[in-house]
This record gives sequence, structure tokens and C-alpha cells, in this order.
Amino acid sequence: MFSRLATRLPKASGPGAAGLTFRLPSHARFISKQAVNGSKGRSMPFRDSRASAVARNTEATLTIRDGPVFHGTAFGANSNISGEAVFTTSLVGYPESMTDPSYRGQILVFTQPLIGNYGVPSNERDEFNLLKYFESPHIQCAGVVVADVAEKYSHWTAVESLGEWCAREGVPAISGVDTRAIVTYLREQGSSLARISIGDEYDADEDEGFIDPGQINLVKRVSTKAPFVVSAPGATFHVALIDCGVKENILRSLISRGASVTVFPYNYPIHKVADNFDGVFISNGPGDPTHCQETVYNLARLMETSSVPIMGICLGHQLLALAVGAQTIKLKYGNRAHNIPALDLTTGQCHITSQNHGYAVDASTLPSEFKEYFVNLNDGSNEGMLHKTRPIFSTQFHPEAKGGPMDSAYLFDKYLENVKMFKDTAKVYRDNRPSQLMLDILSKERVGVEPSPLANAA
Ligand SMILES: NC(=O)CC[C@H](N)C(=O)O
Repeated sequence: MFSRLATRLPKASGPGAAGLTFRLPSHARFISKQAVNGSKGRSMPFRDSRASAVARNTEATLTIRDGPVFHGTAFGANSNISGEAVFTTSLVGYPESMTDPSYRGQILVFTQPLIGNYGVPSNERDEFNLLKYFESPHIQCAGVVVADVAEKYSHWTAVESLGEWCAREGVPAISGVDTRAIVTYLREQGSSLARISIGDEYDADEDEGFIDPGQINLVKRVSTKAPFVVSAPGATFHVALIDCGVKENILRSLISRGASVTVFPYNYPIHKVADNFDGVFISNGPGDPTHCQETVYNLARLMETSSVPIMGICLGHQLLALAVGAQTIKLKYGNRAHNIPALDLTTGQCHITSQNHGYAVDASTLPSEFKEYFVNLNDGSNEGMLHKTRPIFSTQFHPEAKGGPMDSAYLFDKYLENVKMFKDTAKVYRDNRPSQLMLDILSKERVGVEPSPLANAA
């Protein structure tokens, strides 16, 4: 495998390598925007179709808008896609990352040079009816970029190869490109719009071919269209979860700790039903948090009218911060990795965390009733906030991991302790809580979610 990588990896000293500061291997096939010749390419700005044919051993290109073009080989679907090119330095966990709804609209570049060697598992479900090996039912990222793809795989859970899975899900993928050069470019220029084209090259001058997922309310596309309930026998608490693109392991982390979870669409007026629940939870999700003004409004009303415990993760953290009047910023290239150090400012302990975000909360804008909870020890960005007197906190990183370390999973225990205390000490027993009858008529899984990453995005 590695010897194949060594012979296919590229030369990258071309004129489009603006900003590259290191020498790339002499055999890279790497050309500039200016060097792209001929073909007008295809004008479809996003995924052509979901059930696309397999593209294997076909020429493919990754075109970065106003940047370099990388030539490689297709190994997924035979369709063209555009999105925001971002990179992850995680070594494993590609099935979890690719099905994480927070990656919707993004072209995911893996820095780990060999991806696919343990194949792709089945969509088996666990005792809670949650997907055992995926974070949502479909691939969510728009496209995949790897240096070398393993066509032969080996793992006891594997049922197909990475290429077969991408093709079946209509997701284009490219290998044989110098991901070191791509990531160097993205680190220096920042996350950029890009396009994967199969076969004919795309004419990079056609700017309309680049969709900016930052302009789209992607949460609307990944959030359930109607409430659903996930629970296990003997649940003692009832949590309302705002679904901005929830990962399966967030649901599992709550249910396995004794909570029954009713999942609501992202814009559901949660403040109007909060009294029926022992806690409110805000999930992760894709895109720019400022697109979710309805959620922000509802959360602000919720905190004014109820003392229910609240926890938020990633986008949930950002939305909670916006709801209390703080501001979010876009990071240059974001944090996507499984080993990011986050310092707990209340204990002085550092946790190694799983992350996937391009935006962050500006801690200097937090109101006085909140304090910064965690801080990122790599770039100093905010990693969480904590209310000084009320049971409200949120984190930028992912305590539920999948993939990545579970070191901070104790935060779910902390949340459930808050939930238990709230339930036990509530002065007036909230007897208008959802009846079992009502829960029984709700769906048991996500409702009407669009499976195809950016189809119909415009
Ligand atoms: N994982 C997430 O929830 C991501 C949050 C948000 N979309 C960001 O990129 O910052």
C-alpha cells in the first residue's frame, strides 16, 4: 500500500502552489489554476445525482477556488460536487466523521495518508435502536480527499470498502493527491471553497460552480422534520433535545444514563414545552451558527422563562452563546481532530478532546453571568461556558467523541446530575409531562431528513 503511495504521490512545485513553503515530492501531479486548460467542465454546482455510478480508476480533480488544482484518481461516486474544503488530522474514525451531520456541505481532506484499511461497517442498530457504527444514517460530507485509499480492507465489522460505500451513497472521492500540499494551502489561506470533478476538469474560472455552505442554513437540512423519541425501559428522566444535526452517540450518551429523549426540530419553540421536561439539550450541527436565529430566539426565551438545566455541544454551545448575547467568529481553518487539548479552567485539568468545528465563541463577549469553562491550549480559542449560578453549561468540543477519546464523557454525568437535582427539587411537580401514550405515537427515529448532502442546495 505504502509503496503504491510512494509511486503515485506527486510533484508539487507548480505555479499554483502559492504560499507553499516546503518542497513537495518530485512526482506530484499538481498544476495551477492558470495551467488548467481546455474543457469547460460541468456547470452543475453541487452533487449531480445521488444514485450515481461508481467512478473507479477514473481521472479526478480537486479544484480549489482561486487556488491550485490537484489531479488524482476517483474512487467513489461518478458525480461532481462543490463545498468547503476542510481537513481533519484524526487518524481513525472515518465512518463516524463522514456520517457526522456537522460535516454537511464540506469536502473532507484526511491528513492520515492511508484511509479505508478497516473498511466500512454495517448499519446495525444497538439496544436503543441507534446506529452502532455511524453517527447518522448517511454520509454527510460532500466529498472525500485522501492520499491513498485502501481498496482491500480487513475488520470484523466491515461489510464493504470505503470506495463502495461512497459510490453507493453518491459521494465523490479522490485519492492519489498530495494531501500535505492541500493542507498546507488550507492552513495558510484558510478553509476554502473547492470542487471535486470526475473525468473532465472543471474550469476554475466559473465561479458559480462553487457553492459556499457558509451561506446556507444547513441545519434545516439535517434536523428532524418532526419530533421523535428515543428511550430505554426504566428511564427516570425526560430530556428535550434540540436537533441541529444530532450525532447518534449524543443520544446514546443520554439514554444510557437513564434519560428518555424527545428530539425536536431545530426551530421548535422549545420554551413553550420546557416545563414538561427535566432538562434541555442542544446538539451539534453544520454551518454558521448565525443562520439559526429562530433557535437562538427560542433559547433566549427558554432561559428567561424556565430554570431547566441546559447543556449544549459544539453548534449547541455556539447557539447558547448567541442566545445570551455573546458573539461567534469564523476560525481560519477550524479544529478537526481527536487529540485537541482543552483546559478546564475550573479545575486546572487538561482533557484531550474530539473536535470538528469552523466557528467559535468569542469568549470576550460572554455576559457577566457566564464564565469561560474550557480553553483550547493549541490556539487559545474558547472551548465552553458555564453559568455562574444556574445549571447551564456547554462545550465546543465533543464529549461524546465517536471518533476520539472519551475522556470528557463525564460531562454527561454532570448534566444528568443537574437534571436529577432539578427533577427532585422542582417546587411544583410538573404533572403535564408527556404521557406515555403521546410518546408512543412519535416516530422512533429521525423524520424526513434529506439524505443527499448538498442536492437542491441552491
Ligand atoms: N460539530 C459542530 O457542531 C460544528 C459547529 C459549527 N457548524 C462549526 O463548524 O463551528
